[in-house]
Amino acid sequence: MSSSSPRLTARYFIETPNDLAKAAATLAGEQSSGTFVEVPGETAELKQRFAARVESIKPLDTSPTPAIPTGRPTPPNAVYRRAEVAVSWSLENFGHNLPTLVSTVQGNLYELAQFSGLKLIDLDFPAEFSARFRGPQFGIPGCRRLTNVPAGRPLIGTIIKPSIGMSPDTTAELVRTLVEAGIDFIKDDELMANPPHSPFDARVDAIMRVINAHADRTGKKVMYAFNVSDEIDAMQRHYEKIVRSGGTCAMISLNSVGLSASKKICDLGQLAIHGHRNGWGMLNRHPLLGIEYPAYQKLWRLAGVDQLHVNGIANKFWESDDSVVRSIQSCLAAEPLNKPLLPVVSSGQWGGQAPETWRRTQTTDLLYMAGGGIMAHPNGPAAGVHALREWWEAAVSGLTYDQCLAQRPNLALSAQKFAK
Ligand SMILES: O=C(O)[C@H](O)COP(=O)(O)O
Ligand SMILES: [Mg+2]
Repeated sequence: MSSSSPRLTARYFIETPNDLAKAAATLAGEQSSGTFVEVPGETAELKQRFAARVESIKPLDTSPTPAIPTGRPTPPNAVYRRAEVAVSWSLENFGHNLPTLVSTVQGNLYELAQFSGLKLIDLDFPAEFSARFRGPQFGIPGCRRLTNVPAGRPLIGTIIKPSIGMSPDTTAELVRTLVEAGIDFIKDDELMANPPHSPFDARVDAIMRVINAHADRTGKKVMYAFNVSDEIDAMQRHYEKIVRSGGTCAMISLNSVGLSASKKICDLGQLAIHGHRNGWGMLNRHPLLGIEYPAYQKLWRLAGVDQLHVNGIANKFWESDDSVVRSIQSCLAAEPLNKPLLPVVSSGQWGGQAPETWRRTQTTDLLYMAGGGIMAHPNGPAAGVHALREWWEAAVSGLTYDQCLAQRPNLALSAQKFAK
């Protein structure tokens, strides 16, 4: 590589009490060859090759108060300036090292006192960088193939609820009800991994007995995402247990497990990987701190995750519908790697959100999941599965929410129970 090496570009939303150009230059310096003071080794030649470059600064609005604490007193009449800035780095700085790339674009810069707000909006990877990563091994076509779900409808899924507390046998009985009702996908909750009351291996044995028997009878193998999240050796053991038992999917709590350990599991390549983003609020909820989903999903796509959570329309959390729609579009976008992720729509879903989800995204390339929205259906979980399927059928036929209820009498019960 040389000074003409391809460059990675990151876009940030920043806020600073200082001059915008000066603040951006501090960010670029601190995250490449510079520090708080000039050091003798930072020669012109070294800088030319390794210094991060401020590519653009687009001034936005101002604020009289800082978005986040700066650790410095607020001067009288302070003005906090906001801007979108683009900064680029040569691939020479980090090679194909994903964690170090993250430390470069998402490391100490969040701690600089010069900023009263900083959010990573998006990343633009040069093809030379992405090409070193395999990315999703199964992706949307692979997940459809494994579950036998043709294009034209979403994969319908659920989360075992109660999340914790049930024995493997009780869980397997619930799985029996769900697979017999025609569900496509089931997963452990992120709170359920390998606790004493439901040891991982015993749970896999009990559940896969049901799923394999159903597959032998009907030809349909329901995808169960067993939560392998743990230390690396244990995750590998759990993974192998799923493979030996005929399972097709492993789930990882991405933010808890971390990028390299998650990639290690993705690299094994035999199971579809369900990426759960619990902890997302900590990374994104503040408008001027953290990371936006378009950048976040690219990192996990490079790591090799196949399915990634996006929240859901009219969800139980804080996130707006606009943000959910944008996340779905990010997963479905071609780049990087020309391998879209399967967006996992989950959080307070019960089917009634299907018409709006369809209207706003015009896609059925979704894993649409309801935990409470299936388990708590007034006629039981099997009826919950049927209702979800029917809501989606009606939504894709172009019916609005009200038309769905008027034309599909079966849907009334779920609306009575769950609509707010
Ligand atoms: O892990 C998840 O996706 C959540 O537990 C969703 O559960 P809910 O459908 O009951 O909101
Ligand atoms: Mg959960």
